[in-house]
Amino acid sequence: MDALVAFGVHLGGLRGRRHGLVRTGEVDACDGIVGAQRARALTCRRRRVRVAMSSASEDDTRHPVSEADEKAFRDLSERLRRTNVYFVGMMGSGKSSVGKLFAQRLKYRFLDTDVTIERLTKSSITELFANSGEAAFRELETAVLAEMASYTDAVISTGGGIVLNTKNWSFLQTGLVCWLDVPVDVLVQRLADDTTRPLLQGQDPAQKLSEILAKREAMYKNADVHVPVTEAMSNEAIAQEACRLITNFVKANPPKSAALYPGKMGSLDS
Ligand SMILES: Nc1ncnc2c1ncn2[C@@H]1O[C@H](COP(=O)(O)OP(=O)(O)O)[C@@H](O)[C@H]1O
Ligand SMILES: O=C(O)C1=C[C@@H](OP(=O)(O)O)[C@@H](O)[C@H](O)C1
Repeated sequence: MDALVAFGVHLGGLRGRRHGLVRTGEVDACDGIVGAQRARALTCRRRRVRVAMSSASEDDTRHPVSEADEKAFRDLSERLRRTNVYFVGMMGSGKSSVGKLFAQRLKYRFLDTDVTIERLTKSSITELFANSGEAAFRELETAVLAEMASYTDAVISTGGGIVLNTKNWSFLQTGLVCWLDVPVDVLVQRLADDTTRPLLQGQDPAQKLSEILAKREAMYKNADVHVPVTEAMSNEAIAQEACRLITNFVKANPPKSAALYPGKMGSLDS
């Protein structure tokens, strides 16, 4: 069975309406039923996303941290006032590796859209692209991001293509968006033996990555914070630099306290 259908992405009234199954004359009679079914399906889908998100945030690796770093992250955490941090950038830019470390230092939970999608659908991104197509993957990516945006105190690593859909920005902009900007030649080195990024398979990776970046760069530039990454930088150094630049941004643009909106957290769990 199609992984996305199994997951229930197309459940409820959405597909029926799109394909005209609920016609105008029938709306009065059955809109309440369709609406209730759709609401139940969406609630069910949200629960499943949350379950996948909680397993995606497991990470037992502990990295040593200097006193100065600890202080810098504590300061940032206070300034962020529970606002989420989203990492965006090209495939291989280090969103997952750096994001995990950054979350640990900040004492935030770590969430990863790709990992959550894989857990939800019980299939790899490669299988999803092959069996359901990129459009279906993007639909699911948006649903997962929407759920993540309803959390606070989270560092969220996104898939490289998340910036493509304008709707995704309405979720990204609820937090602080940080672009890990890595030169294409470094991405090529990092992804030389990678088989998990379907958009790169069977292509000249350097050419493909350049084409993708040309299409997305303007979107990445919409990020609040731009972190230029060089080949020599370790993940620790990138996390430190991101912390410094995000702190500067937050000093100039203090966020409202997420704690003012307690309803944002855990509404489905309670
Ligand atoms: N600072 C770094 N230096 C060298 N290799 C890195 C660095 N950050 C990430 N990598 C490697 O690049 C690959 C992609 O990293 P990943 O964190 O999965 O990127 P993304 O989530 O942006 O796709 C992985 O093999 C990872 O080990
Ligand atoms: O750039 C993209 O369109 C994609 C990037 C991937 O995530 P990473 O950026 O983590 O590799 C993954 O979401 C999918 O293969 C599509």
